[in-house]
Amino acid sequence: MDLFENMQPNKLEIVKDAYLLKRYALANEKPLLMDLAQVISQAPLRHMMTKMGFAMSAAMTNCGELGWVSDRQGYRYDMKDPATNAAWPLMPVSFQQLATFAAAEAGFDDFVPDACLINQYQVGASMGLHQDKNELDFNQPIVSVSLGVPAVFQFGGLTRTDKTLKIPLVHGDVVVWGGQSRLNFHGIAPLKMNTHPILGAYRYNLTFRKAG
Ligand SMILES: O=C(O)CCC(=O)C(=O)O
Ligand SMILES: [Fe+2]
Repeated sequence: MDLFENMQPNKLEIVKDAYLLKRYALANEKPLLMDLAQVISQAPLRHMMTKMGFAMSAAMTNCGELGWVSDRQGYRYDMKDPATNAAWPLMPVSFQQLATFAAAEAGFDDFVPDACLINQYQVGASMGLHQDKNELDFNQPIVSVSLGVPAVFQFGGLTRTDKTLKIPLVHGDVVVWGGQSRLNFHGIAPLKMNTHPILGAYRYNLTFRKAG
């Protein structure tokens, strides 16, 4: 047995080029949660509509230069919040640093996100299997931060029907994927009822991307 095998028990390889960094966001938890509340107060969470006319089950908002939006026209990145017609809130330094450091920890150097999508899940809310492919440069990874109540992350392959790994995520966990797994299908199973001591009955997810 290799003596050094488990030197980094908090960094788990999911598949090639995809890593789970257990509790990675907790090192800077306080500023992160304060900044999250600040962003949400400037750009309130809302249930966006899909092209098909259904409201998404996660409530969403954004910060950073570009925000992910969906409406009856479809989905896209936009520099303005359609709810206020103002620019999205600036990406807080605590957010940007977390994303850059987590990406580097997973082997993706110099990641500078220009978009942070904030998803808020309540009990029963989910996100169906999808690929993140609205971004211009697939050489840039995705950094996904879980906060609040636990959830099950589904991580599949390059086709929708590939089997998915079920990965339990708790408060502070960070998933980073890029390289050969950048376009893998992924989703979130319906949220089970639970309470987090700080964030209450919700799960929040921050998805950092270099969109433009
Ligand atoms: O909530 C999550 O963990 C995943 C979110 C996601 O995949 C997305 O917003 O594209
Ligand atoms: Fe996604």
